Amino acid sequence: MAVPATANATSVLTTAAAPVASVTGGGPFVNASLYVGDLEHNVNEGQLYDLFSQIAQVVSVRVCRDQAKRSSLGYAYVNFSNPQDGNLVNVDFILLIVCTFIDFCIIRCKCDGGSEFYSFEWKPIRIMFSHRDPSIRKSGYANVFIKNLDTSLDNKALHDIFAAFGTVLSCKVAVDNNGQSKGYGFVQFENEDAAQSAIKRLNGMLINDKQVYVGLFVRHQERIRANGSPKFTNVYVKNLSDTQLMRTLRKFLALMVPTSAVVMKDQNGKSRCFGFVNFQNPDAAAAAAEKLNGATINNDKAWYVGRAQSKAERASELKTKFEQERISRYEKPRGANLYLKNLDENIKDEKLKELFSEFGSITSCKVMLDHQGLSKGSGFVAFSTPEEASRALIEMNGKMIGRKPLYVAVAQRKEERQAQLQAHFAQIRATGGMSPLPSGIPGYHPGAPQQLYFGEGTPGMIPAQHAGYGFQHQLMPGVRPGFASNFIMPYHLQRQGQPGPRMGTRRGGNPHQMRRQQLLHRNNNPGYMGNNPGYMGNARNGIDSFSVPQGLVGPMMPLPFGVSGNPIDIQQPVIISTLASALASASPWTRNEMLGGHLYPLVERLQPDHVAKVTGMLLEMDQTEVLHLIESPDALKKKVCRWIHIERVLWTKFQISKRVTEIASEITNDFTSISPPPVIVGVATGAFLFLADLVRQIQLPVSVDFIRAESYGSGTKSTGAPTISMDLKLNVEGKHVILVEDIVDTGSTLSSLIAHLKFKGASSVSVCSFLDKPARRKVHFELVGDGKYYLGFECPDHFVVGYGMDFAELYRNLPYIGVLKPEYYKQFDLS
Ligand SMILES: O=P(O)(O)OC[C@H]1O[C@H](OP(=O)(O)OP(=O)(O)O)[C@H](O)[C@@H]1O
Ligand SMILES: Nc1nc2[nH]cnc2c(=O)[nH]1
Repeated sequence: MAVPATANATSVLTTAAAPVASVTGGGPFVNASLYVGDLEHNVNEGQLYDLFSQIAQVVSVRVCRDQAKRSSLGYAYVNFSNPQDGNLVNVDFILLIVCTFIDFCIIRCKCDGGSEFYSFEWKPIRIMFSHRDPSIRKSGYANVFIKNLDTSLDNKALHDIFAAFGTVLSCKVAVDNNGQSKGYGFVQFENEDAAQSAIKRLNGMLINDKQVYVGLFVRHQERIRANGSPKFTNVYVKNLSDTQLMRTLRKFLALMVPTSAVVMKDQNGKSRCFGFVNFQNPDAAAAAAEKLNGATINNDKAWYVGRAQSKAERASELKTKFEQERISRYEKPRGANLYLKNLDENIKDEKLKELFSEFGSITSCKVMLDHQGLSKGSGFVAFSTPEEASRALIEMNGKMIGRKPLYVAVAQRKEERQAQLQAHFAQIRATGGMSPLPSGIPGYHPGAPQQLYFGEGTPGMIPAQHAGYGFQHQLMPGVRPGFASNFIMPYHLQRQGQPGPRMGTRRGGNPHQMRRQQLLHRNNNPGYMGNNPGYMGNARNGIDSFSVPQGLVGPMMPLPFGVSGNPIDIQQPVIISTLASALASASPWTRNEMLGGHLYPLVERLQPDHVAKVTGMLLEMDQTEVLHLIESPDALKKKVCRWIHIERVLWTKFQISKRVTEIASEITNDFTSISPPPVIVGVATGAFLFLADLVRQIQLPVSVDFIRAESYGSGTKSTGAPTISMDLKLNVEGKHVILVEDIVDTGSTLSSLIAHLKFKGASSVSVCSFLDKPARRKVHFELVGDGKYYLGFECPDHFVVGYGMDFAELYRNLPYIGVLKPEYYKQFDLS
């Protein structure tokens, strides 16, 4: 059966309707998170926010980054407003749209040289619903591989074809650096049945006259395993002692007749103890590996003899092996693996085993070491059952081992932990309050005091404290005994007896909080920037909470108490260098919390209605930028105001940039053989950004000038016939003019300007406007001579700002184009 690319999609769809509804898995869809992969490494949170905000309200975006270098790992999570908050009634539907459309949209910003020169190219990204368990994404579950694809088929076409068999979680045609299809692709379904049915129906079919192979995706390693070891002729030999030079090597390999053999040496000619032996035929190479691998000579270290691999191959194999080991560490029976921290450096594997063996049968036990073989102070102990692990956790958590109190938690995979915490945090941001930690987080006990805030982020959740065996807080800097803090809510939200939002508890607090209050009043030891209302800026004490960041303080923060234990001048601004160094010693999660704690009350002063959302957005910025905002009220004010005035973004800077590139190339093509080259006339002020972006991409020797015509003043309504308040510097007589505008609205500005240029003798007048709002056209304009009309986008009937366009001279510098909230221009409305 031939399956032509577009027609086939429809015919397949009719035979097996795409189960759109199944996206929700049959029930209400509560996971409002997307996984976004295959991102270029310079794509950042802001760009993703811009992109996804076009679809629905984004609560947070997190680009996953390398912990040390902070470079992007090429994937991110985008959290949308939860349907339960009432903002989005039908999030699953919206996400379906995102998955279907944005999957085929493209983000790649490529640096072409100097950092200021960016051009934007387009490349597909991978989008799917975020799975709690990221291994689903990686495991190849319900993942179909398609080979011999016609190279004209793109992601969308592939999606259309395969969506007929079930919900497609992700779909991708492999492309080379130039965006050309490599002729194969992958489709990951929601379930195996869909994958099997696609394979059954499509394998061997013709798509665009090419017979495709469609089969279950098999990982590279498994393929190798299934096909047996690959043939090889080059053998790698390791563990050659200094004395075993060429001669010995040749002697041992003589039987197999190598064509060449080499022992690698350093600059001084000293053996590096490994070498390569090449054979003419693969059988001899295999025989050499089989015979000599593990051989020992003169009681030296056993030789390793095996297939020589390229560096990349080896690296990839090691990576896979490491990843598998890592996964298997966590795939011990759920809850049976414990994570340990704050381990005394002198404790080694054996000692650890001894310490924990009384609680059950230990299946593995490891102290993590650095590259010098020294303890990193952390480790894992796995038991054969979760019950044993739980016993050990209760007994050992907080116990003094050597010189330090031990920290014990149920181990969690990093991705799982991050995804859960992130979703939780996003929820808090979205609702502006506290939400319970998701159930299922190991060690979390609803209702029990949580103390996440005080530990550094760990691969496990900190368990609730067992009475009598609690973590020995008095031993930890900055931690008070006897209570645990709410880990996430900026402190002032937990304060008592004052106006403003309060989360989670009634006035007076729950018994736990009251007890905490009492403890705080009694104890004024230095070391805890506690929740003593007397010291916090609030409505009652008249202290300006804006100048006194009141967020929670991280584990190592020096606290605003004098040596006597009395509070020091609390008007003192936050000491950024101190905060910065506390951040440096914190985990990413704690870091976010610390910054959030400081930022939240500051943002609240500026934007009480959207405090959670705005704080969340700010927290996605680079840490240094966030620190700058905490330190500088002016900068924060500017930043916050920039965001809150915009109702929604219509075109992101990527979309703008892409369109500008397209228009510039149209103009280049149209004017290449026209003489003299055109004069590009920007209509000041609005066109300044568009003009600057455009001319830099026009590949012709153009001249540039400006003209100004004013009709809007500081309002949103045209005041009628525009006046030319600044004329051209250049003489345009006999020249081809391209008038560059940011927006055509009623058309009166353009029609006046065209008439003016015609009067000045331009031989042609073209118009290049980034936006056109046809719904508001009042005055018709005509181009001059062979003039052409170039347009970026048609604009809906809203007053828009950004990318050069202003309201009362503000917002021109927004990199995107958005709709200004009416309340920000209402009072100026001249109508
Ligand atoms: O089609 P119209 O109804 O005439 O409106 C379009 C004009 O309005 C804006 O300019 P504005 O007068 O606001 O000045 P600006 O360029 O300084 O922003 C815009 O830059 C256009 O020039
Ligand atoms: N900033 C701005 N200027 C305009 N001039 C005409 N229409 C508009 C608009 O929508 N926004």
